Amino acid sequence: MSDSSAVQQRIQALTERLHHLNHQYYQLDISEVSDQEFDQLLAELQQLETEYPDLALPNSPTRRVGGTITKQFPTAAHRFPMLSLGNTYSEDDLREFDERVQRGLEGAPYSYVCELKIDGVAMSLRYEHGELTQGVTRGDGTRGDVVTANVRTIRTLPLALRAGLDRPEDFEVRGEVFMPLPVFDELNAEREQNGEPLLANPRNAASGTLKLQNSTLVAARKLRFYAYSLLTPGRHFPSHSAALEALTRYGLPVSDTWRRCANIAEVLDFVHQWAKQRFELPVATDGIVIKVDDLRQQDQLGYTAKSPRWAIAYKYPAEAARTRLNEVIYNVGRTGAVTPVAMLTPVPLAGTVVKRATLHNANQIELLDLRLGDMVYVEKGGEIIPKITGVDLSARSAEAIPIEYPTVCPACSTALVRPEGEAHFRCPNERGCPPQLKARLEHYVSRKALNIDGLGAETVGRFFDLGLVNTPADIYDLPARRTELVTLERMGQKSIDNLLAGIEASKQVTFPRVLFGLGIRYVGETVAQKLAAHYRTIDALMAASAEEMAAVPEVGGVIAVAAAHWFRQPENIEIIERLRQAGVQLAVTGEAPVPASDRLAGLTFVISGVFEQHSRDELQQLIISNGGKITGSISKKLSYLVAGDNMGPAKREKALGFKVPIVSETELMALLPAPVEAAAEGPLDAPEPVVNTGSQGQLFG
Ligand SMILES: NC(=O)c1ccc[n+]([C@@H]2O[C@H](COP(=O)([O-])OP(=O)(O)OC[C@H]3O[C@@H](n4cnc5c(N)ncnc54)[C@H](O)[C@@H]3O)[C@@H](O)[C@H]2O)c1
Ligand SMILES: [Zn+2]
Repeated sequence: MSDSSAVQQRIQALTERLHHLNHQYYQLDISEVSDQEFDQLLAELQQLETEYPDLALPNSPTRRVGGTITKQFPTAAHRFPMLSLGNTYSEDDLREFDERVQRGLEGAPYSYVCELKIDGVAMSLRYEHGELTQGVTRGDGTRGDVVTANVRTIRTLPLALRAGLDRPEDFEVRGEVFMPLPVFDELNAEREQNGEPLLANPRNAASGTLKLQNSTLVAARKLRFYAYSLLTPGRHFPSHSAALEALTRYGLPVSDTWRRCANIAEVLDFVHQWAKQRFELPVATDGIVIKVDDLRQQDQLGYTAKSPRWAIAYKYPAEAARTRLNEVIYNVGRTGAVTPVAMLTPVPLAGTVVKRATLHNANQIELLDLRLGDMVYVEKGGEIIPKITGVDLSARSAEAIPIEYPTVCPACSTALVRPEGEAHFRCPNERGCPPQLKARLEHYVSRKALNIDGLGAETVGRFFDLGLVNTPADIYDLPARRTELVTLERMGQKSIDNLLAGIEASKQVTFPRVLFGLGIRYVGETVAQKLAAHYRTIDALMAASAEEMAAVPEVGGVIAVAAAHWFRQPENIEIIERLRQAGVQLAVTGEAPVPASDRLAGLTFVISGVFEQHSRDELQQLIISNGGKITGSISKKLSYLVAGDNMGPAKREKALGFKVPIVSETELMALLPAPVEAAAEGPLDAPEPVVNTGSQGQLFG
């Protein structure tokens, strides 16, 4: 490229594309392209800017970290900027990095520390006098989102540290917040069951989780943390390795996979060793981070605008394979969502044989312009479910058949619908579509719902195929049909006894699990618990309007509309009546919780914004336990608007318009009876804080 206006255009195009991808990635947790493709675009831009420094744009993505703050949390400035890392996919580049280090240190001896690069979200933690006081995301590198309440839910993270002779009084720990693979798999399985879109990879899942406003939900997601650096204003340690050892002594979780390497040859050995072994870890990794060990030498080498000169990330190329797309089949899920699945000629990839790949939804087929018979690239990078990332167009035959997305349900031929704003087509035939009915039965008997012994997904599926059961209510008619069951193949007396005992026992399963088991769209375990706790009986729940339900903590408008609609369908009302006849639990048993006081009886509250001392959930609980009510919208009947930081101006105006008093968190607390527990906890500055040993020094020990 010699013509400078062509170069200028390319720089412009790359800059815009990279800004867009950064926005998608950091703000929306969406990866439109693989990391490797992103890094190639960035490297191309870097190269052009080096050759034509005059043409570089002032806000180039090569010069600053890609993220920003989210505007949903209070923000805090970083004491030490949180930078990115230079990265490479080539071993030659690692040798060049080593040569640059050698030159920079002018012949002095040096060594490295190698660490696994865990694919999660960077986090800065502040410990003062041994206590965790703040957690801040990287944000734009200068300021980040304060997500302390969410970080505090990470169970292996000590809230108070072991006393240590050399422990600084005020220091910062940096590390990676991540979602372990088993947790990620479980979360996606649950989302699939609830008819929600799947999360692409554990990094996106961790990042999305940290952005949740409700830390109770964050706690349920079981995030983890590994520390990889310790920063103090003064120089506390001679080397990075000494700092890692100190972190371990203080009780912080440090992955014990790091090694000191005497030279670049040992670094390359480490890189090779983990190329395959990393797949055995219960955590997603995308490379190795190599750091000069001596901290004085780090200072000597310094920083570029975006990253340290004393460190580099080696990234493993995403494992990809090329194979043929033979067929696309369409699965119909419990909620009617139609998911295309690509059937491939089996091909080995990253330790397994891949035969199918997800196509997520219709958009993706269009985006890739897929044809049957195409040679496609399949990747299994951070993603657990393999996905098709591209088409080898040079290998496309003239006969390749364009994929026509079905317009009717592959199972029941009902015309598909695609609700606005949704990625999935849906079969609306809730009552008659066989795979939906079958999946609802499987859901009803599943472990987290009614957990019926002797009636697993397979058996209930078989019963469905035989016409023995159609809805959950039919399960309770099975005992009366014992003679019929005996005639079935593979159904001995013993397994029938077992089955009938399981059905009987399921009548003791608590109401929240029954509610979850009904398989109402969006009503997952947590929502079912909240609804059951709030309404206590199915009759009260069925009588509630969508608007009322939406005001229950954690039940948003979308969920409420779906649930209210479900309870209005005659066939569902009939199912519930039959379950009631059978003796299934349709109410919370035991006493209603005793309110802490009735101070707030007759008052209604709207809570909005971010709070300092309590999570929003805690405030809701406090109000409810003192007799108050939470509602969703501001009207002239509202008693108080409880306002935190970052509350939208529209809410404030509306409240002012209706003359609804606006109170702060502190003012709300003043309305409540004084807490009694503070005195019982003993002096606040107890000499030896509680030690949380976590599982430091071990991967998932
Ligand atoms: N696919 C896309 O659309 C897209 C878009 C934007 C960014 N990205 C990816 O994100 C990268 C940029 O992200 P980045 O700036 O966070 O850089 P990076 O992910 O390449 O490296 C820096 C990060 O590594 C993490 N890390 C993990 N283990 C570490 C350890 N032991 N020591 C130090 N850091 C460790 C930290 O979170 C740190 O912030 C790009 O190179 C690209 O791969 C992808
Ligand atoms: Zn159908």
